[in-house]
Amino acid sequence: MTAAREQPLELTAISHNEGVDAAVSAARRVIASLLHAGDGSAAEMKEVADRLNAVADHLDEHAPAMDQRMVDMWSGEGITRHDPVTGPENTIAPPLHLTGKDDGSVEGVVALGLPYQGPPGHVHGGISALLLDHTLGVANHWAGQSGMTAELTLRYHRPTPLFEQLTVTGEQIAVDGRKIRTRGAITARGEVCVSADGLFIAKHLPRPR
Ligand SMILES: CCCCCCCCCC(=O)SCCNC(=O)CCNC(=O)[C@H](O)C(C)(C)COP(=O)(O)OP(=O)(O)OC[C@H]1O[C@@H](n2cnc3c(N)ncnc32)[C@H](O)[C@@H]1OP(=O)(O)O
Repeated sequence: MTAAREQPLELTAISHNEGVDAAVSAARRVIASLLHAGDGSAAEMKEVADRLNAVADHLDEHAPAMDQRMVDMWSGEGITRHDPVTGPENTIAPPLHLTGKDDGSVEGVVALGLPYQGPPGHVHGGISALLLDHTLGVANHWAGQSGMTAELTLRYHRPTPLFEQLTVTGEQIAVDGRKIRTRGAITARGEVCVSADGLFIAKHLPRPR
């Protein structure tokens, strides 16, 4: 499909490198560092666990109540601050940063490290599915008609490498009533590693209020 847009548009929240975003960046480092650490000594790891639990206790003590957090997180920029693929507030997000292109598609570039490993040196297939499900969803948003994933068909063409630049794309193909067809791919070094075809159904769950 084509869309009369002239400039690529940011479709995901930008990390502010301060406040919670900076804390999340630090937490991502902790996750990667723990994976690199090996067993270490029991004493060291006990101390690390105690310190991390103290941080979590501090955050929990000062956080608003969960129902208030649910309301707050769906206001303003909505999902883009906290989703598990692009969100700068979400430690498990790589994060992928997506922009809308003038041909109506969306695209982002990301390199994935050890926390996302499946086969040796390569990305876990479920992580690829996560990236593509979300990217197809954002492509629908960019195209103007979005919905919930009803079917996601993945083809794993070749192993997806860790530590290399991956390009993740999504494009809405067709809308037929409430049925939305969308496709996308993850490529590395110009070769398709994973391709996806999605069926989305136009439906939106109510936001907490
Ligand atoms: C900037 C923001 C970006 C946000 C990006 C976020 C992306 C993330 C996307 C997700 O991960 S969404 C979460 C994962 N998906 C779900 O949890 C969906 C769970 N399933 C449902 O809620 C419902 O089953 C669904 C909304 C998919 C459909 O239920 P409905 O009751 O609304 O639809 P209905 O049963 O009336 O069916 C409507 C049509 O769709 C068809 N259909 C429904 N589900 C289908 C299915 N699974 N496969 C094939 N066709 C399906 C159905 O046959 C029918 O076709 P016809 O109109 O021709 O009769």
